[in-house]
Amino acid sequence: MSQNESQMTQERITDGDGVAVESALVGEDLALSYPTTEETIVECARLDIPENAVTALVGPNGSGKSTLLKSLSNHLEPERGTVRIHGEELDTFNRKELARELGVLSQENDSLSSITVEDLIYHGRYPHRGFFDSVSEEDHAAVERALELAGIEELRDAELGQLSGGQKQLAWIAMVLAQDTDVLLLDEPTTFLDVHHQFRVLETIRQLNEEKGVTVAVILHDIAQAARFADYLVAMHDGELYDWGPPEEVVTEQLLADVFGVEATVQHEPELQVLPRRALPER
Ligand SMILES: Nc1ncnc2c1ncn2[C@@H]1O[C@H](COP(=O)(O)OP(=O)(O)OP(=O)(O)O)[C@@H](O)[C@H]1O
Repeated sequence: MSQNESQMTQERITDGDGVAVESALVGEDLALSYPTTEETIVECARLDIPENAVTALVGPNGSGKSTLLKSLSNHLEPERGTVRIHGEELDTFNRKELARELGVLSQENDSLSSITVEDLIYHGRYPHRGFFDSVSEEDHAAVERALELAGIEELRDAELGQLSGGQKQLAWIAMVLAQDTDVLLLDEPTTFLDVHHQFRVLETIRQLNEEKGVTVAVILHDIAQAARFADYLVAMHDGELYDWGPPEEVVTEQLLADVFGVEATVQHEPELQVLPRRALPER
């Protein structure tokens, strides 16, 4: 296994260039499994999601990316180990407190169908409201901004059940954006989206990061896209963290062969590019 030589201490890590980076989220000594199965699916000694940066989780199907993200968002209680956000263990937060810290886009968000897009996005404001509070000016402004960022103003009155897969995805993304948190955990936000909307969502994520310092951990399927887009990559393989660090260090021809099973060329000039050529035989 090729582990990055990064030094990891309490809530701070040192990346490959020796630059100290604060971590917004830290997973330590994690073993993750689902209640329905005995098997440990992910084991990870240490995972850092650096503050004010965009980290992409990459890896083949079934490598454990979503499972790891679920543990970071408290949707899956670790069999062993801890997750901390800004130094505090996740299980010291109640649901509403955590929702003020963390916005989460999961893959399992298909249960609502008769709710309108606008009502769904207003739902994203619940962590900021008391039980008896009515909608505030701030709620209204956050919802309008989220509709605009996701580019779905014209869909505000549509019912979720009548939307295409991509339109639904944008509505859920808008809900998470309206939540207005400092940390976003996004499980495949570009799934179902055409290339225009993929770019738009990624540009919005980058804009939130640059303008508001939002910390993002995002699962992306396209390694070439992730390599260009993210500040850091977490590469998962068979339930383990294969490597972590800036894309220029993590993305190698060896990683593409070992982790993704493809023969590919990696170019560093004029910008990092991954050019896959063929699938390698199964090992
Ligand atoms: N709810 C669940 N109950 C039991 N096993 C699960 C559950 N969800 C996922 N798994 C198993 O955990 C393993 C890792 O799945 P996970 O969804 O974390 O992978 P992934 O890297 O996100 O994959 P993909 O890219 O296909 O979404 C798989 O073997 C999968 O079958």
